[in-house]
Amino acid sequence: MYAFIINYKAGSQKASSVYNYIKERHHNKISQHKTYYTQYEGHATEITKTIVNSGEVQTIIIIGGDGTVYEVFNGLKNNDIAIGLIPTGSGNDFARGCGMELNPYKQADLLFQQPESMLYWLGEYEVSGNQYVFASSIGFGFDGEVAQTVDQSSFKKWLNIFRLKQLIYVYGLIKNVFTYKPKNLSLNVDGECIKMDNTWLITVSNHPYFGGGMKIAPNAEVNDQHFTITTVSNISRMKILLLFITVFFGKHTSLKEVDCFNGSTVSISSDTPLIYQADGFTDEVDQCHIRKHLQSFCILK
Ligand SMILES: Nc1ncnc2c1ncn2[C@@H]1O[C@H](COP(=O)(O)OP(=O)(O)OP(=O)(O)O)[C@@H](O)[C@H]1O
Repeated sequence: MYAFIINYKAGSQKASSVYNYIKERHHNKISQHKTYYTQYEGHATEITKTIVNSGEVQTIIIIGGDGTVYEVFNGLKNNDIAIGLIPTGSGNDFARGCGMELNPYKQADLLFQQPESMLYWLGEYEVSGNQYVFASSIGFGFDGEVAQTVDQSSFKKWLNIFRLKQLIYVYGLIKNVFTYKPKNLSLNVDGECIKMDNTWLITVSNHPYFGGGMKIAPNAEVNDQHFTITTVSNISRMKILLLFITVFFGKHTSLKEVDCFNGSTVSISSDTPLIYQADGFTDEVDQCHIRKHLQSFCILK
């Protein structure tokens, strides 16, 4: 049986319309299904746990953005329920990273007419003794501060309404670029300690995209072995703006201040609280341990 988890507040606000479209066009494929609407932050995690406990559902179809995907995976833990996504968020980086169709109506047709499956490996991270997973990326420093600005911004809703959703990240970037204080951090990758002074960002990626289509880790590939880690340090404020223009094409990696490498276990520690984002969810840490999630998930696209 299918279960739909629908976030009608996500970015493009098309979730309800897409769900109605599916009920009309593909009713024969979903004759038996359950529907859950998310009502508040964290609700998709609770819904997913209920679905898992019921033991009745083989496939969860998410209609929402990256935040909803993050919440669902954090409720799924080690389960073999397949996940389908119809991207209706502002950023939709998980859908991009999996090579999905970004038009939600076309994606709905593909999912119910000719679904393809792929295996996907999440990242696992631990903060203050609690374990979580992320689907796309976890980022520390500037990345986290921009995501926090985006999350808290009242502009987001308006830019979504006027279909200018990409601009919200540009707004977050410009707002933080003149105020961000570069951090002195300790990074440990697969047992090797790296002292990182004047650091702007450290991003650990499962696929190339973050921030709504920016190719932060252009060579990252979905795999069970390693993450792609991108660091930016000792860079001027003007050059960071240049970086965020070139990052859309993945050309920022040629800048000498940018480093890109692979690793499977990553620890980050900071003397001062550090803002991070995991699939857009933001919080503060002083220490974080990250490793590849061993179980693969079946993604339908
Ligand atoms: N009914 C609701 N009212 C308010 N917030 C909600 C509701 N349902 C879910 N949420 C919250 O909305 C947040 C944003 O959802 P989501 O990330 O799917 O959309 P988005 O931010 O537009 O997309 P993206 O992350 O791809 O940019 C989630 O963190 C979720 O907790």
